[in-house]
Amino acid sequence: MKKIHFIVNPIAGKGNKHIDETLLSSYFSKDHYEVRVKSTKYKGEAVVLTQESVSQGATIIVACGGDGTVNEVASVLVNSQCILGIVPIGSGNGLASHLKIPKDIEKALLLIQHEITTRIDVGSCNGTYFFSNTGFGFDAKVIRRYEGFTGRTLNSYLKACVVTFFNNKNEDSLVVTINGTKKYKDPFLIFASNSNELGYNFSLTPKASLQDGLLDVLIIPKMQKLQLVWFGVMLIFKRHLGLNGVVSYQTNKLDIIRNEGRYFESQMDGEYKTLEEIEVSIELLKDSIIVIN
Ligand SMILES: Nc1ncnc2c1ncn2[C@@H]1O[C@H](COP(=O)(O)OP(=O)(O)OP(=O)(O)O)[C@@H](O)[C@H]1O
Repeated sequence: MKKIHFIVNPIAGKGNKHIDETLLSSYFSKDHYEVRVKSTKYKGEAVVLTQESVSQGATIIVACGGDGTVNEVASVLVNSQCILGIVPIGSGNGLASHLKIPKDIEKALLLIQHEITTRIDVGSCNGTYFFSNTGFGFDAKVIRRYEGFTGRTLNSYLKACVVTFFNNKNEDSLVVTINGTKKYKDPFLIFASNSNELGYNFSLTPKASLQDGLLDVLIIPKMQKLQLVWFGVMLIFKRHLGLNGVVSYQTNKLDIIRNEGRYFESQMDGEYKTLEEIEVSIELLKDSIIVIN
């Protein structure tokens, strides 16, 4: 008997998707599967519920939500034999989109039923795992604002981008050194990505792959607002990497040292975090989690 547990975030996306035992019974029969559904009641609870499921002997744990829920569930499964499934019912669903997991719940469940697995790389930022991307600067400020809005929709995200862009004052000047050599004062964005999807079909790092053992790094130094608007336009046409001043490369390790400034504002898989450490070490852990796709 296979134990398959579903960790459902009831507020992911528009909060209107229902995944319960009745729906699941038509995909996972009682003869072959022991199915359990656990719903999260607060931010971070998916970690606790996944740890519990692992100790209960689940061999497949399915994250039902967006990138935040996937991050919480997957973080527990790194370097284990337990398989990660995803039912993308979030707003952006960047990782699921890169893995070509359908947004349609029934199609995603059929995929899990077929259980074709692959190993993917995992990012680590000072020991905290990320699966899609992490960023410092503008994207973190956007997420901070977005998390303050009520709806988790594309409209709220775009509104957060625009408002942050026009209010992007550096109250606390930040100077960073990257890999011990290159120094940036108030960089607009430092972005390290495992996946090529930011969510909503946007991509800052279109060449990124979940299986190449590499992080795709994008650095946008401090620029004039007009140059940044031009960057935004070029991003829509996927031509942003060639712009003057924009630095992009692939690596398996990135070190950022804070020379000035009180903390780093960061986002990891779309969740806002402040990092008070002076040094941030971002690494890529090759093939460290098994996922159904
Ligand atoms: N019951 C709950 N109440 C409030 N927050 C919750 C609850 N359950 C989970 N969360 C938190 O909701 C946040 C958003 O979840 P998630 O990222 O899965 O959805 P999303 O934001 O709609 O999707 P995406 O990140 O793909 O845009 C996560 O930080 C998660 O920890």
